[in-house]
Amino acid sequence: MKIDTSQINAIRHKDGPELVLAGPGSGKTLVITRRVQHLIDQYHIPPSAILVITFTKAAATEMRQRFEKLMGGRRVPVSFGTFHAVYFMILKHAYGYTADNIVKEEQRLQFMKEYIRRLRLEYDDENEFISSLFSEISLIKNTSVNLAHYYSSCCGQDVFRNIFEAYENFLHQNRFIDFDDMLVYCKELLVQRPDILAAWQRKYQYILIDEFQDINQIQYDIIRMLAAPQDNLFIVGDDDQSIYRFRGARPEIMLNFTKDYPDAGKVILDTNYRSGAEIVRHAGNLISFNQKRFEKKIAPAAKTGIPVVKQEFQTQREQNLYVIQEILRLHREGMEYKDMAVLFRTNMQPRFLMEMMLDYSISFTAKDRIPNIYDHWITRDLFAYIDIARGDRRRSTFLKIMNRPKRYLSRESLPYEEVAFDVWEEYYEEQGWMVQRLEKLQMDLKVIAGMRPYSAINYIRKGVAYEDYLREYAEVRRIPFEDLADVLDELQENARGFETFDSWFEHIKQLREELEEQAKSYKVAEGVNLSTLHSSKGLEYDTVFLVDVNENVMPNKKAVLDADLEEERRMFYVGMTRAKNRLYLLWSHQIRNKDMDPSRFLIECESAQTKR
Ligand SMILES: Nc1ncnc2c1ncn2[C@@H]1O[C@H](COP(=O)(O)OP(=O)(O)OP(=O)(O)O)[C@@H](O)[C@H]1O
Repeated sequence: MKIDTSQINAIRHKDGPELVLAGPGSGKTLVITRRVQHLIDQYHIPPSAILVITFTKAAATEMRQRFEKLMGGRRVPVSFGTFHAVYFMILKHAYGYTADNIVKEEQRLQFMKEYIRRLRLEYDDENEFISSLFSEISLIKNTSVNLAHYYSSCCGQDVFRNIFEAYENFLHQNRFIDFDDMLVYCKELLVQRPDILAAWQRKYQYILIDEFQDINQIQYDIIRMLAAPQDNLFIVGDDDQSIYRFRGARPEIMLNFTKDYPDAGKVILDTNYRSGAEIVRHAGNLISFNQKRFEKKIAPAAKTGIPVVKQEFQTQREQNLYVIQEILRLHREGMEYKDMAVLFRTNMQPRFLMEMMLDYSISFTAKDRIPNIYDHWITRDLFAYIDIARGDRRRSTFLKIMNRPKRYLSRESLPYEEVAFDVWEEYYEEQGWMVQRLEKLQMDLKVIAGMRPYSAINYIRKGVAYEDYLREYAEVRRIPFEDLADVLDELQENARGFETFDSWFEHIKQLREELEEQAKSYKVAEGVNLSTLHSSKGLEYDTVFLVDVNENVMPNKKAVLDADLEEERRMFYVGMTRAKNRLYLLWSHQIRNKDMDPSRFLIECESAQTKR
């Protein structure tokens, strides 16, 4: 491998702040590991004075391994760690914390579950609610937002404040800290104790940081303190790959680095050694549409490359079938499944393709937790209707749906564990209109029993008016009705191919077993990678399929502000640049019966934006 001039310049940097702007596949890991080697071998810096920070544990391990290989297996005491690991170490020395002081995920979850149950709040999916609460709590701690002025998107302001304070109490009482506290406490400590700060400044005289574009304000504040007064701060990152804004990442920090450090040197690594020429060209065109970025032109190391495949389909099913055929073809030609990836914008999207891949016996690895649609509360409601239509008479099943839509039926009207319609009607014999409602329900159930799954769902939506219930539900909670309708659409689409309920339920059972098996099996790492754009960061594959490249999906419909749209574009850019040789950009005219437009990104990657 011939190290290029920019890489050499970065590797040879000695003192003072330095910004290395690195494009995708441009050898960031190579530069960091070689610079550490250079500091030790050429500039005679003691290895223990060098600190390398990465964003994930996996990245730290990989970095250390690559470095040790470079040093010929020689173990040298350079420190490699994540921000959290380093900051926790500082706290450990100051306060005598041990690993037991770090609150475990199960402990947090259990506390939160019990606490919100006590508050008797209304939510449908407890896990989802808790996960939104935790991400908002984390955002507040990381950005030092004033709780009094914070508006939660998952519950009312007072309720949120109450939960936040209760969670903090729970931590304090148990002498626990969570991941966000590590940062907050570390900053407080270093501000209040100049002696401790000075000791750490003496210890780590050279600091290198990878993936700097994803740093948040508090992480940066601490690093600045630690690096002072020499400011031997070597930061490597790609502002175009910053995709964690929702977690508090601030790419502006990287963009403003040379303002904070006017003496900082700057190197741009602008050769992409990973991807073919056509992929690099398309990705470069796309990202040129972002306004807030360092201007840089990334060139491919390869002179040629396979053309990017851009294809449209009538329906999402046709698109997925095409992906499956291509995967099978490439596999027949000798490519391993693990060298291919299908990338999605959200973790809901892979479900449909996953089911189809099971039918074609293609093994796959899902990188993210993919919620099972058959566990969704709306699905459970629909299945309750179907179960009753098929003879289920349990009171608990009736209770689920009897007022969805509203029928004003009371729980007292069902005193027995088993439900009989004639007994039920007797309860209401004085109220003729209620009897009529029960008769209508009974008739609906008969109709459903005689239908195929696809039509049955349609009938429950429209004929039974379950959709009216969802509309009202959405209105009360001020959430978009479309998000709920999406679940119905997806379910209905899944039911399409099945003649009978038995065959559909059998398929669902198999799917569940298969997914559990997949989760356990060691072989999963050998399957086609199904991943969100977020989780694909830092990885590379021979072949990448970007599917559902439609407006409202990529970019996501929730991206309204310019800043959101730029983040969506960066996500797409990260996805495209994971591909070494083959890149497919696919979209369909219809997704779950809804007419869809192609994504603007398809046009943008055709030619670069001419600068105004
Ligand atoms: N000078 C070079 N000549 C040939 N190959 C190189 C050179 N520099 C780096 N590479 C190779 O290019 C590939 C990409 O490098 P690396 O994984 O470090 O990229 P990266 O900058 O971390 O990418 P990303 O930000 O997209 O995740 C690696 O396989 C690496 O060995």
